[in-house]
Amino acid sequence: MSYGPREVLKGLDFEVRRGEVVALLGPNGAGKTTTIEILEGFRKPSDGEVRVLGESPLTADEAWRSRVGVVLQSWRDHGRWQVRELLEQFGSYYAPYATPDHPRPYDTDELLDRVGLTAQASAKVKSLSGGQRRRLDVAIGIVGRPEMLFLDEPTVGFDPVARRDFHALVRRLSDLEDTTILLTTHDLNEAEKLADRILILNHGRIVADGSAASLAEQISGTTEVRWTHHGEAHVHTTADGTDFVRDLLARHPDGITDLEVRRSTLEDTYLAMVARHEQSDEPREVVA
Ligand SMILES: Nc1ncnc2c1ncn2[C@@H]1O[C@H](COP(=O)(O)OP(=O)(O)OP(=O)(O)O)[C@@H](O)[C@H]1O
Repeated sequence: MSYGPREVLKGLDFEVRRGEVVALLGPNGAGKTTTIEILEGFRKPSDGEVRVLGESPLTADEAWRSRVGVVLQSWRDHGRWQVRELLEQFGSYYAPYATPDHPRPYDTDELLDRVGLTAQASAKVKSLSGGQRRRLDVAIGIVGRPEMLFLDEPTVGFDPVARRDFHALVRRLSDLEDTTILLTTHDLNEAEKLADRILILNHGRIVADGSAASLAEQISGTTEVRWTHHGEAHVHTTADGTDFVRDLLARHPDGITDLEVRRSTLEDTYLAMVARHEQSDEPREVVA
């Protein structure tokens, strides 16, 4: 994908399986939104092939669109509508595409409850707080009970309770409704909690692809062990924390204190990956 002469996505190639929750991570400007917009059919790629639910998003019809849910990074309109009214209006567009095994749209009361907007059902959209507005964006994204859901930074502005509720909602959509979900986020904890698989994008290339645990093992591959012995603090980084601790305890039978074993987090992995690929713009081996 190029914007004018500038190539912003370079040889991007990935597949997402049905029911998978995939988090697209990467620094500002890495190309996450561009990727999502191409998959949604809102942006025409300069080259290459894209299939979503078996069809090209650019030429797919409304029946295809009824199976896809979208939460954009931001939008600003519909301020005078009431929350319930707006959801019912959007929901009505999906009704013609309902089937006996896939009723659409979502029941409005159930949806309001799921996104935590029951108390705001009669409020005007313009009177909602930023976080409530974002919840409404999520509700609009899922009102048609999509099979494929795109979420671009869905939890920006969420308070901790809203965030926890949103995570439960995503798990529910994935586990109970088999919804395939592709989301972008800058919250690495969120990615670690939600995603079956993580794609890290940097300068328009995929630089890592795998579960949070497998990426942590393969990229940093380290466990940090801290302890105190005779009042002196020590720290050691090792590939195998269990073996190291076993030896450590055997070597110091008189006892060590303050033992702490910390495995690499997704944040360590992410920072290591991005730093590694920050040096050059050339393609490198993808860690998978
Ligand atoms: N409409 C546009 N015209 C020209 N360049 C654009 C356009 N949209 C995005 N870009 C450029 O493409 C690159 C990728 O942008 P994109 O918005 O996809 O990144 P992102 O990973 O989603 O970033 P963020 O985390 O900040 O949302 C950036 O360098 C950006 O400046």
